Amino acid sequence: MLHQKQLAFIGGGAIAEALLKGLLTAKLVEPQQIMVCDVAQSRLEYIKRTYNVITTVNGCDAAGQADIVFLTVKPQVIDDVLVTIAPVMTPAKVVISVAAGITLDRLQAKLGKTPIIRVMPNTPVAVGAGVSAFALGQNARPEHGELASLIFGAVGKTVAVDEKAMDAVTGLSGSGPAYTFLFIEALADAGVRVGLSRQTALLLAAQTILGAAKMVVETGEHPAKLRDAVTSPAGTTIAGLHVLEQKGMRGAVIDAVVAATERSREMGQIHDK
Ligand SMILES: NC(=O)C1=CN([C@@H]2O[C@H](COP(=O)(O)OP(=O)(O)OC[C@H]3O[C@@H](n4cnc5c(N)ncnc54)[C@H](O)[C@@H]3O)[C@@H](O)[C@H]2O)C=CC1
Ligand SMILES: O=C(O)[C@@H]1CCC=N1
Repeated sequence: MLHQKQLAFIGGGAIAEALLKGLLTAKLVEPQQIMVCDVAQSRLEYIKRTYNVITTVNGCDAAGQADIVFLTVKPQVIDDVLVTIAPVMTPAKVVISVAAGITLDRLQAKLGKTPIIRVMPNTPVAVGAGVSAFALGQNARPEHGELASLIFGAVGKTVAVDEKAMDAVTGLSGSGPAYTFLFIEALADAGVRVGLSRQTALLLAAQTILGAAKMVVETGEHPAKLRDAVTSPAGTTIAGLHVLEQKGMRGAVIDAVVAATERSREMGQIHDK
């Protein structure tokens, strides 16, 4: 389906790199099918050197040559980018926006009849373990849903959602890798505190998170049941869990996701024109 299609990333930052790395590793596309546009020349040099893709500073050229245009700039500059690419957009192309908080209506207003897919991926797409939620715009057809499943399914799991769920998705899985990296870092620090080497502590921490997540995904069991199986009566685990509950870990995580969700909503509103 992507054979001979040209992909353009408008914005060559963190999420664009994660996506193109994942797509190249999955061999869904060849480097010559990808064009990355960025305003920062040094960033383009790095991307070209690392992935051998085509690069340009001209967003209009990139969008004009592409079949699939990824909007991978910050929400704060999305309106400028839409103005730049609008003249070269046609209904035969498709726009995939990953910008947090930016609604399909807002994108559609600038892009006319071009089909649009709004997606919220996360950075583990770089290693084929992402999760991406998507919603289709009013001009998108079922094949655009299939396209989203193909592209983002090549680099992780996908789920179709109502657009109104997108801010919540952003707060949970979009931002979620950062919370998890923080937890891994904290676990590793804890390991060092109780006498492990940094290297051993980090390996134990990361693999423990990976293994626990894999158990949830592969068994389909409720995490509480899996937790109970670790927690021996009067043992070590309940001693540790007791402290985490006392310190309000569950409440802190819920508050974090609520704050990120609200920030996503806010970013969508602040810049509405
Ligand atoms: N980083 C992440 O984990 C995720 C980010 N997103 C969304 O992806 C978008 C980009 O985020 P990041 O990659 O984290 O930001 P970033 O700051 O790493 O990348 C943005 C890039 O856009 C470039 N840029 C700025 N103005 C431009 C213009 N007019 N034309 C072309 N390039 C331009 C910047 O030089 C920069 O390299 C945001 O809208 C964010 O909400 C979505 C899901 C996850
Ligand atoms: O921090 C952000 O705004 C972006 C959106 C989701 C992950 N990173």
